[in-house]
Amino acid sequence: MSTAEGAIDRSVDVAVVGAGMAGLKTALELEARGQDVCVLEARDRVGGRLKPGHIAGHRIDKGGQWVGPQQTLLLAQAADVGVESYDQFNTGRSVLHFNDRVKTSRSEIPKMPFLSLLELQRVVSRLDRMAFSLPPDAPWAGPNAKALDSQTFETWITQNVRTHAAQEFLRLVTRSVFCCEPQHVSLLYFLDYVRGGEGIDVLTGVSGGAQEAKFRGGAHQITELMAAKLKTPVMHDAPVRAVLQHDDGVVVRTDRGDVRAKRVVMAVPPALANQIDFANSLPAKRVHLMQRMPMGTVIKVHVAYERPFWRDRGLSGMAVSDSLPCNVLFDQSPEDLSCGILVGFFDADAAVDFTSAGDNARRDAVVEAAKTFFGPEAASPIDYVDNDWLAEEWSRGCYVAHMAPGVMTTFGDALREPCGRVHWAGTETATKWQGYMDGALQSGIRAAGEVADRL
Ligand SMILES: Cc1cc2nc3c(=O)[nH]c(=O)nc-3n(C[C@H](O)[C@H](O)[C@H](O)COP(=O)(O)OP(=O)(O)OC[C@H]3O[C@@H](n4cnc5c(N)ncnc54)[C@H](O)[C@@H]3O)c2cc1C
Repeated sequence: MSTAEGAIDRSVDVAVVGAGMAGLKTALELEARGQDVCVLEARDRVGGRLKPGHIAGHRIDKGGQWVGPQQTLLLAQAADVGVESYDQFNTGRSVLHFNDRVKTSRSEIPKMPFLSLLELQRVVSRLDRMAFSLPPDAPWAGPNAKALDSQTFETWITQNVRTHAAQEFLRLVTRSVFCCEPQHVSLLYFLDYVRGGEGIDVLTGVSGGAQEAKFRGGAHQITELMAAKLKTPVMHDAPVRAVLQHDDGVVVRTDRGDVRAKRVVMAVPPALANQIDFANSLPAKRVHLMQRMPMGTVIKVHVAYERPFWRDRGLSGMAVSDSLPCNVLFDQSPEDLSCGILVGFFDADAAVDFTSAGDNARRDAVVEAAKTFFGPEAASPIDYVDNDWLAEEWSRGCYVAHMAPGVMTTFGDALREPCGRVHWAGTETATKWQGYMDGALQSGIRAAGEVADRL
């Protein structure tokens, strides 16, 4: 029987909701401990925020793709299922489109006025120091937590950064790392994310940073191969609608039937968990936390050309803009260079503007950005593909949830706290590399251990 057909009527030790990297890791860890597990997935595929796609006959990742050398859980998981990583192409000059002018730079930090560059380096060191002083497991409990959580990152930028270029660069960092505007995110949440990602340079960097490498054949394969290792196949097309807790177990109600379990792990983003009926069994604090963790907004785009023509001009293909709606591009060309591919994003408010603009408007805006960065040769792509994560029913945005001021200090301690027989996983619950695949794996390992201790 296909795992996407037939009624579900099962009794297991643990039900896992969500077959993203976090849910699959939870299930594998529990199976390794001898538990009977059932993974319930709303989509007709595994992977969640990891998704396969094609452009010009080449496989691509429409969701998460990069891995940095610090992300040791992810590197180990990929090695375990036999998926190799290889370096992101990063040879040549990067492009900065700033104040309507295009400049190129040898370093990954874009060329900007000398005073701005000096200030940016000073401000980045200061933000890193503030981030690394936070308690990793409980940022809401640090000595300055309330003060840090009572302002947005935008407020901090305007009060602490003087030069226009440094201000704009920090806004760009927020958009490309959180997929939200700096006025949407609490300073404390921003700092905790920077701590989890080992500093701003690591988070935003290619060589030595979070974008250093990608996976041959795509990151989505890792989840497909993890799912294939499960003793019990994932139940697809089984959106969970309700979780009912009883004295001796839980009933997890899906569109295809019920699973009875001793415990359930919710490996879904908080905003998606908030759509599930818990029959009033969750503490009010948990419910209010889920109401206050919106997803970021992003549309990932790929555009293909006959050749990676930018390389001929000594350009790496990496480009950023302070004003174009598609504000970041990277070289995504296949290793055999049989064509040239650029990957990029509409993120934060630009993604909101373009979610209803239609495919053609998005394509035109991406080609316009590529022309601005790399010249007229970019006007004639051979293929274009995008993925609007705002419109995905079972993600409702990406890459990750964020918190506005006040949320972390008032509700943050409910993030990982089990609620009776209900446990929480998912990258948002990680204490390191939250928002990333590595964080999803960490959360799965933690949740499995937590459940195993209580069975
Ligand atoms: C465009 C984009 C680029 C990214 N880039 C990177 C990157 O380069 N590097 C990196 O490390 N990370 C990146 N990420 C983030 C990374 O993909 C995520 O952190 C990670 O995949 C999250 O895994 P997860 O298991 O926590 O959540 P998810 O992948 O969201 O898994 C949750 C699962 O639960 C399912 N679900 C939801 N509701 C229900 C329900 N009611 N019933 C049943 N199932 C349900 C969903 O369908 C989904 O499969 C990116 C993400 C996106 C979208």
